[in-house]
Amino acid sequence: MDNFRKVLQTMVMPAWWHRKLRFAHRWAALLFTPLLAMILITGLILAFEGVVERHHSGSPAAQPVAVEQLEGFLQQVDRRQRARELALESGDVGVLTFSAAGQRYVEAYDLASAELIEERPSATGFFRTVRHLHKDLGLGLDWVVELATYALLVVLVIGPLLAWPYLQHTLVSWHNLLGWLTLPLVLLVSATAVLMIHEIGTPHLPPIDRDAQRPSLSEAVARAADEGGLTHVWHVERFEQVAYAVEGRSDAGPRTLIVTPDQVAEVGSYPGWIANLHQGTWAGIWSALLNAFIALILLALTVTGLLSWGLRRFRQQSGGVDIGAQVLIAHASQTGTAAKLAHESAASMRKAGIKVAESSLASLRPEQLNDFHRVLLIVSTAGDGEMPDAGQAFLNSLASADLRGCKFHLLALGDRRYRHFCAAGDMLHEALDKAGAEPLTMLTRVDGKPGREWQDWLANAAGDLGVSLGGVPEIVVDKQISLSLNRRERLDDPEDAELQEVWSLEFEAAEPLDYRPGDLLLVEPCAGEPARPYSIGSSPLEDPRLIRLTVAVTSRLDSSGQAVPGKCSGLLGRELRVGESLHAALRSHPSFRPPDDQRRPLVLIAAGCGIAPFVGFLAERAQQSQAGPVWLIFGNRKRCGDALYSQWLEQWQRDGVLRRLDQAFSRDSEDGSYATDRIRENAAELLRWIRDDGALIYVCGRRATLGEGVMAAFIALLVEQAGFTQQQAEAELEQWRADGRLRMDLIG
Ligand SMILES: Cc1cc2nc3c(=O)[nH]c(=O)nc-3n(C[C@H](O)[C@H](O)[C@H](O)COP(=O)(O)O)c2cc1C
Repeated sequence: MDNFRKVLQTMVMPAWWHRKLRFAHRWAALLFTPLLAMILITGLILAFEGVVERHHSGSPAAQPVAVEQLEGFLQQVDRRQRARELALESGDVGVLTFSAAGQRYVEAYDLASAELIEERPSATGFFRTVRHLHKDLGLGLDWVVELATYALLVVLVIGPLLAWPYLQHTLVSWHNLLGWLTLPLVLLVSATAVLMIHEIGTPHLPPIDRDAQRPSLSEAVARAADEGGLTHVWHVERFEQVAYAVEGRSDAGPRTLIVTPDQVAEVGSYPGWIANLHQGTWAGIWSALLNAFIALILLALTVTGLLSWGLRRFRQQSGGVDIGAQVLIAHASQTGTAAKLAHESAASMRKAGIKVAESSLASLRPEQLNDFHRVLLIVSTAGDGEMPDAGQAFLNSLASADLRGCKFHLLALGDRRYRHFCAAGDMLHEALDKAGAEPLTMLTRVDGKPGREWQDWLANAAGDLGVSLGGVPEIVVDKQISLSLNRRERLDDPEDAELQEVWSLEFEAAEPLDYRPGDLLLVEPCAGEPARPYSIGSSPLEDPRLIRLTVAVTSRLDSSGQAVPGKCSGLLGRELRVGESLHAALRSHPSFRPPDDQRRPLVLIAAGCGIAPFVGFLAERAQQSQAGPVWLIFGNRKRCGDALYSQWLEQWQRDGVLRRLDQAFSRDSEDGSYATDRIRENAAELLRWIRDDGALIYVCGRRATLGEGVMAAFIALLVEQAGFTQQQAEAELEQWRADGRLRMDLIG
């Protein structure tokens, strides 16, 4: 289906055309929005004119009245010759609309006796003003209205060519869907307006000399009889100040005559079927209501179009993406390498004079890619062939994106020692391709440390822009360090076989280190094995040579079916002896560091070994004089046996570093709850911390259990406490993640 869509898209419209048309659609709509709003609102009001008039009037007469009788009648009721319209109603009633001194009034008379039956309320004056606004803005500027009509037609015709209707709960999808579904209806009023401008489908009227003496309504009837052979009359109406449309019949059948000061001419109908279609007067009240409905649809299209454009601009600006830039460099990184490469790439390009915007995929929506001349993407692969968390939502939303016209270069980071080498890069490449984006170079895959491949890739991308970077600098992603093990302490109860073996390790570096809690220590268990990242749970503020890790010893079955410890966790938890040294690499992890502003409240949510970085967060806050409050929600199996770091946490509580501590122990018979249950129970208070106090939320643990559970709990919290719908809550969480208010470091 997707391939079919793509083939169809490119066959129907090349990217170049698509860009031009999108530009025309957007700017024609934006430029004419105030005018169109005025025309549409007045059109909506005018659609009700027929309804209002009909409300006050009786049913139309079944038979026309003879000309002689009408002449006699008019002589009595319109002595001052001010009548501009005559309509006949059943029960021998003649309804006259008079205009005098700019005012209009309506009177119903008995046709036989010429006695006044009633004066009728008339909104004619109001509708006349509205009609003026509709036709020429009340300023005689009919050419401006004509221009806006053309713009509307252009916008309506181009719109459906730009995007396929997709059922998705976003403003722009509703806009697209509405535009598609209602196209025939909205064309009905806009195309008829253009036809009217060109007098196509309107009756061919004789020339009308507006300066000539105006005949009275009764003279018009007399001339229609004398010169046009009319014997009976249904309806007479003045137009263009001096002319009348007289509907009636002659011996030969029904006729419509136009009486001007100079002549009497026959027309097929008045005001013509195109005008009837435009004005909604072709099927009484139903066509009037249809017109009102169409006007509402057009207004809804204007508002949704305008809002989605405005929101997009706002997001782009608040998301920090410089929309004036030529090139966007975006990344999805799990442990910081792709982010660092993206940053270095941007710096190199800026040096060469290219205007560059930088962003994580977490803060981007696919459509934003269309705003740049070129897009450079750098993504790593995490877990077991997965897209890093920061790129997951972006990847998902590509399925319904239209990126024709977008041109990109993609660099995929990975490691061949994993089963699915560069799988995330492959997935992204395929999804971009399906969305219509055009790869300018083959997907470049990097195995292990990025070096030459990245430099060549970047030089190539710059060359494509006609710029030479003059040598891309070498990049040092990880700092190689040598550590010696100072202390190792078992955190769980070794007697309890249900618990996971967890150790706290403290290393001392040979020199002071530059890092923050939440950064990663990459440990290679042996040559040829990929390095495992461990979150650092200490702070240089405690001691700049200290590195603290929390390590769970995993186990796997060897070839003979025996349980053996995981290579890396076994090395750290069991083999390495105190005093022995370890060579490792230090990698910064900017997206999971504590905020620079120490006063900012924090909500830390962890399960099991996920507490590892948070010990460092708390240790850092304990050293800061103006530290803001911290709330830790921690889940594990048993209070008695694996309440990790419990004594430290109690001490931090006593010192006021940890303002709140809520724990959950799933295998305790008296508890049996999870960290996510604590979120649900404290929903109102949590929302206060997050919304009122601006707390940042950090989540660390397993994706499938804690990660998904926390997301579900926060969605429920927003639905129940803040009145969001499910979809709004999901969008809000996505926004929190994009803004960095919700940060997750999860393992598969
Ligand atoms: C936990 C973990 C899982 C990984 N899984 C894969 C994988 O499935 N396939 C792959 O090609 N590379 C995998 N890698 C390697 C990373 O993609 C590679 O180290 C990359 O340079 C990291 O970039 P980042 O720091 O921007 O996330 C994995 C690395 C880690 C630490």
